[in-house]
Amino acid sequence: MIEARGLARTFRSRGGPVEAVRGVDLDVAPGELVGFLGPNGAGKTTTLRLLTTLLRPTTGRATVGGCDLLTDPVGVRRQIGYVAQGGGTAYECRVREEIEIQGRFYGLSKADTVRRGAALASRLDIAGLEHRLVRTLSGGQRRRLDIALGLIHAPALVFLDEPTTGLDPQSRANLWEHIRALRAEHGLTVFLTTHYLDEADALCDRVLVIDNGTIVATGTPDELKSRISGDSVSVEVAPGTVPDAAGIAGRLPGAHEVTTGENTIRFRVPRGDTALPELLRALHTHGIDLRSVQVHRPSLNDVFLTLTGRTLRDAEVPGAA
Ligand SMILES: Nc1ncnc2c1ncn2[C@@H]1O[C@H](COP(=O)(O)OP(=O)(O)OP(=O)(O)O)[C@@H](O)[C@H]1O
Repeated sequence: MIEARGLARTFRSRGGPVEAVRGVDLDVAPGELVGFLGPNGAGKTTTLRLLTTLLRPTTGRATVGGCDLLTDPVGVRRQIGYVAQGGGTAYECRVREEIEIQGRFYGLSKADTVRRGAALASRLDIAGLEHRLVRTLSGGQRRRLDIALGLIHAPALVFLDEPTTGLDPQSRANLWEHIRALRAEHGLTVFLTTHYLDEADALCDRVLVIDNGTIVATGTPDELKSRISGDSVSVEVAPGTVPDAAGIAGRLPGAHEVTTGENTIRFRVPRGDTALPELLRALHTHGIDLRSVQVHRPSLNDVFLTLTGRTLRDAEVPGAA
């Protein structure tokens, strides 16, 4: 659905050129829900604006929905929906008017706009709000209206730029449900940017991590987490049994970094959830009394830290110590 090679964009500014995007390669398959994760200023919005034909790349090429970005930008626009950061609705407009304007903008007939608008409003839980002024909607309702507007022409692919920024946790979780349902029901391909780790983790099939205009990692959230360091397992056993238990832990497939304390053994394995049953069986067979066990799967923040030497939070505050 998206194939980009060497996509780059440099801006001229008073302080000199800014290389916002530096040679991005990416592939998105039809029906995928892909998250573009990175700190503020990483190049997420610029990449999105390149892929939606709102900006011309300085170098590189891409096809979106089979249409070339440079030679067939109109073809690209026909295939896509774009929901910008903060949306594009006018506060003093009524919801119905916004839907009508958007439908007209995409060349839909009035009847098609009404039919499609009603179906999307119902799907996105904003039915019955058609007569309301946009400014009277809650933050979550407004974001859902933004998404309905982005989908009015039934695109195969939708770009969502930070769809849940500014929403409270409950509204964010609710929006994730809607995005998942839209993908499940319509086979929609979704490409979204986020700097929320939990969002990428909970929502996306695959995550592309971008930093300083370059993609530094791609994979499913689980793949990224296990590729970096594996899960850490901490086991508490009866005093005196630590050496035997440490030996057993060290023989588990892929076990490494085994360390011991007075009653504890810590180690890493590629997958804690699959290593655990084998560990429990072996400890039982050797008559070792297990007191507690904890598995910690690294977060996407650990992944970002390993890849860049900074946490996402540090990266978001330029000059932070
Ligand atoms: N029109 C412009 N002129 C000059 N520099 C720009 C312009 N647009 C973006 N930049 C710079 O390019 C870099 C990437 O910006 P971009 O908006 O793509 O980042 P982002 O990852 O989307 O950040 P955020 O999460 O804050 O939206 C930043 O350093 C930004 O200041």
